[in-house]
Amino acid sequence: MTPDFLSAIAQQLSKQLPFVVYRKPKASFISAIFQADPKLNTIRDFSETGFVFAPFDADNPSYFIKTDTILKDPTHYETAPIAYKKVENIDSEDKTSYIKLVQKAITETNKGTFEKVVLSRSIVFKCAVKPLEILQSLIHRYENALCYLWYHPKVGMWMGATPEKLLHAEGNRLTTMSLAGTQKYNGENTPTWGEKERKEQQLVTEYIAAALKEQVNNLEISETETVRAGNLRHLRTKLSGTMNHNLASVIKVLHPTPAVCGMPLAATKKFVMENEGYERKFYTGYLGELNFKKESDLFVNLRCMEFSGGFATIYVGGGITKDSVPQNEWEETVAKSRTMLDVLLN
Ligand SMILES: C=C(O[C@H]1C=CC=C(C(=O)O)[C@@H]1O)C(=O)O
Repeated sequence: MTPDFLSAIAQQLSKQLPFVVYRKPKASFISAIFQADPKLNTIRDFSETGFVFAPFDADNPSYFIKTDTILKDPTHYETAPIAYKKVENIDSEDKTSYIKLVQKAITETNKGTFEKVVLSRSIVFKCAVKPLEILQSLIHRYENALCYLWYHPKVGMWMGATPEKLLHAEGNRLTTMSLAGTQKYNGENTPTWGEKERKEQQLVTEYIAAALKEQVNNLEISETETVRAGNLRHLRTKLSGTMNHNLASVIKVLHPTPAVCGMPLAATKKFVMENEGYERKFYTGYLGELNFKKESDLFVNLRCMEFSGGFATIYVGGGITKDSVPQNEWEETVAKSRTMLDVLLN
């Protein structure tokens, strides 16, 4: 980021005014959106223009930052990433309680309460690094992700590098994706996927296809492919079509999908909220550009963290089915936490 761009953001932050800085996947520029006043704007019907920030729980308000000033800065991939010290937080208490939670979910899947549920946990670290420095490292490291830093004085500060798109809408053309199934990236060109991962991703695809049935014409479903997200790989299927309803109606059926909540929705949302033992807030919500010249580009808020009072809270989760092995599910969340941890200084 150029010095002028950085100092404009630093100034906005010092005035405690809302802003977002982000780089879309593979984009050659970084955008910054500044709101001129400290107002907390709530989405009413998705006809608003701004950068939306929505929570996991769709019953809670979604916010947007008004586009009073938009700045663009070329992405300098040559920017040196910050030197980092690996942070170890393999807390055995976290592990015991997460494994218990996964076992409880497997029991429910065996009883038929639900087919798949996405469970998660949060990890808290002391963090003295400046958020803008971390963002530069994220941008440098995760070319395929939406990398962002979001701030509102009345809500807080969040950062992430997410590989998952909620939707792209241009005019009435809609594209979305089913992203699920995880394995560590080890440099092999042809990964092999287990039955559990294939099934859990297929379930997300089927759910989205059924949800969009009433919303779009000419639904097209792509072949399923493996995509890389930093140190991980996922299975991805793209879905597209022509919207015959408005954006609000499409978002309503697409958030949350079983990539972040479960199937069926009501039972799994209840299970998540009653059993995870913490509030997800904006993790597994969504964020992005809403109605920028008839175009909306929204992403699911994964591989993210929240900054508060010198601490960073990282949020990670994974899909649980009857074929889940608790120890593997724990390890998957550890692997997912590396996306953020690898850029965090001690
Ligand atoms: C819930 C998360 O990931 C989702 C997206 C891709 C793969 C996932 C999985 O394999 O479980 C999750 O559905 C997370 O990163 O916290």
